[in-house]
Amino acid sequence: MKIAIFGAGAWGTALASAAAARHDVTLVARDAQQAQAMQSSRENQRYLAGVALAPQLNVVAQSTALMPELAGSCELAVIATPMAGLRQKLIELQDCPATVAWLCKGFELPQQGHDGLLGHEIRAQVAPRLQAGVLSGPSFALEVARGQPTALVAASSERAVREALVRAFHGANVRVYANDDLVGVEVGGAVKNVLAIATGLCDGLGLGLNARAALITRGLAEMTRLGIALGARAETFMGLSGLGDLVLTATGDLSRNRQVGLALAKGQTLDQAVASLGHVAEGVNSARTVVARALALGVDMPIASGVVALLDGAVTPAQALAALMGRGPAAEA
Ligand SMILES: NC(=O)C1=CN([C@@H]2O[C@H](COP(=O)(O)OP(=O)(O)OC[C@H]3O[C@@H](n4cnc5c(N)ncnc54)[C@H](O)[C@@H]3O)[C@@H](O)[C@H]2O)C=CC1
Ligand SMILES: O=C(CO)COP(=O)(O)O
Repeated sequence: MKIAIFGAGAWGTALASAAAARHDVTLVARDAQQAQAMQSSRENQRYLAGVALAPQLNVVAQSTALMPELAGSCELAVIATPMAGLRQKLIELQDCPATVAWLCKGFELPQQGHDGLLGHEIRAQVAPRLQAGVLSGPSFALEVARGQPTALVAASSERAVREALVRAFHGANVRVYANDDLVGVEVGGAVKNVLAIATGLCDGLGLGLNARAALITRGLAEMTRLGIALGARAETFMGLSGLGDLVLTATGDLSRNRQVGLALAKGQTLDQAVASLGHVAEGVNSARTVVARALALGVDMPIASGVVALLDGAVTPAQALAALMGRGPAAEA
């Protein structure tokens, strides 16, 4: 299968390298110098240091001349940029005959006139003719690049898209499950990042394991409520892209979103916390939209709202905690 992957960050690189043993894979880097360095050193020193790239993987620099040729000749085009780059890539690929999938997890920053959108909503706006979907689930790039066992979810309303993603990435170390609930899979991937910031903060403040378990479980309830209001199925949130990715990201120290929470607990500013990562932390960009969209739908999300107040500098970590714990008793729903 001929696959083009656009975006040579940690996740695009890991997935491209994992698939290159079985498929003809081209990884397209935005930065020409980075592409050249990766092609010669066989490593992505900037985003995935210490892991050797599969010898078969071809790394090229993005160019306007290359785009139509690649998009026209591959069977599967994968967008591996952060959410901030998804709209532009979908516009560039809008007439692509291949199946298109994105890997990003989050809501786009609000655009003029509307709150931020999920990937499938952006696709409906700018590339409605594409056969498209998302690949999500609990998957730290480093572990996938090292060949450690991982399970993913290929989500699309179109069966052909789900099947193409399974064919492309299901292999010895990666299992890919299919799911037709694209909305649910995308909501899970976006909201778990916001909840991982909350859990990092909770652990950084030393609040204990009881508190962490409560945050994860009540966070899952928030995620599920928002998802159902947006048209998702409740059971999707008990799967890999919901509970699975929430547990991974909230508790795994490889998570950049969790690291933001840990850094805020140490007293770093948000700017310091984000700058020291060197990678994207989608929860920082998505949190306000998660809460704005929940509010518009009448969905209560106290944990996500606490994260927003904290990121906005409106409250200290101690005040955010006091606000959560100070609420009255409620039924578990
Ligand atoms: N790293 C991971 O373990 C996983 C990441 N993801 C998701 O995949 C997406 C990408 O994440 P990573 O590869 O980890 O990010 P990263 O921070 O490692 O790399 C980001 C890459 O995107 C490029 N980029 C940044 N802004 C861009 C823009 N506006 N337009 C085009 N390209 C841009 C950068 O040059 C870089 O190559 C995120 O949405 C993330 O949530 C999903 C699963 C696992
Ligand atoms: O999505 C991820 C794992 O599934 C990666 O999470 P972070 O972006 O928090 O590192």
